[in-house]
Amino acid sequence: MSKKNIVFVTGNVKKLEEVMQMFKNFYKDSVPFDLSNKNIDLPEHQGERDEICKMKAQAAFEIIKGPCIVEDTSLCFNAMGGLPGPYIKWFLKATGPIGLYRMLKGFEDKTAMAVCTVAYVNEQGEVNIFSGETNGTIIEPTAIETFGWDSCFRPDGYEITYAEMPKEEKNLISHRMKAMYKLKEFLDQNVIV
Ligand SMILES: O=c1nc[nH]c2c1ncn2[C@H]1C[C@H](O)[C@@H](COP(=O)(O)OP(=O)(O)OP(=O)(O)O)O1
Ligand SMILES: [Mg+2]
Repeated sequence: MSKKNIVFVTGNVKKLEEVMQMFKNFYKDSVPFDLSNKNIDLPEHQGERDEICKMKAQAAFEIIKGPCIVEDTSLCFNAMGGLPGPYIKWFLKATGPIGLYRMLKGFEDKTAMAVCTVAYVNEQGEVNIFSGETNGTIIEPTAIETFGWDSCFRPDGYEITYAEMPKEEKNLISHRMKAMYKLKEFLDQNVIV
C-alpha cells in the first residue's frame, strides 16, 4: 500500500527544512507518510493564536482539498503582554532582530516565549491544533543570522541563541519540535495505520 501523502503548506523554506528533519528524527528515518510541500502565501490573520492557525488551515484546505499541515509561529514578549506574538513577522521585517532587541530597551523584563501552533487538516477538512512553547530571553543579536529572529532569542538554560546552536540542537528543544511531536503522536493514534 502506498503511503499517505500529507502536504505541509508553507512559504518558509527554513520551517520546511526543520520539520522534515524532525519527522525523520521522530521516526528514525522511516516516516510512515510522505510529507510534501506546497508553497502558498496563506493569509496572515489577526486574533488569538489558535484561531489564526485554524483560519490558515482552512485556507490551505480550500486549495489542497486533502490532508495538510500548516503552522504559525509567534514570538511573545512578556513585558508587552505577549506582543508582537503572531504579528512578529511584520515586526521582524520592519526592524530586523536588532530592532526586536531595542523594542525591549525600556523594559526590565526581556523574557519571551516562542510558540509554534500547528494545525492538521484531515480528508474531511476537520482541523486539530497542537502547540509547543519554548521560553527564553531577547538579547542583542549575535552576528550569525540563520533564520528569522533566531539570532536574538536565547532559550532558557542556554548561554547561546538558537542561531548559534547546531541545527540538531535547536530541533531538540525548540517550540516547533514540541508542537510537531504532539502532532506526531496524534497522527500515530488517529491517522497512520
Ligand atoms: O523557529 C524560528 N526561528 C526564528 N524565526 C522564525 C522561526 N519560525 C518562524 N520564524 C519567523 C518567520 C516569520 O517572520 C515569523 C513567523 O511568521 P509565520 O507566518 O509563522 O511564517 P511565514 O509567513 O514565514 O511562513 P508560512 O508560509 O508558514 O506562514 O517568524
Ligand atoms: Mg505566514
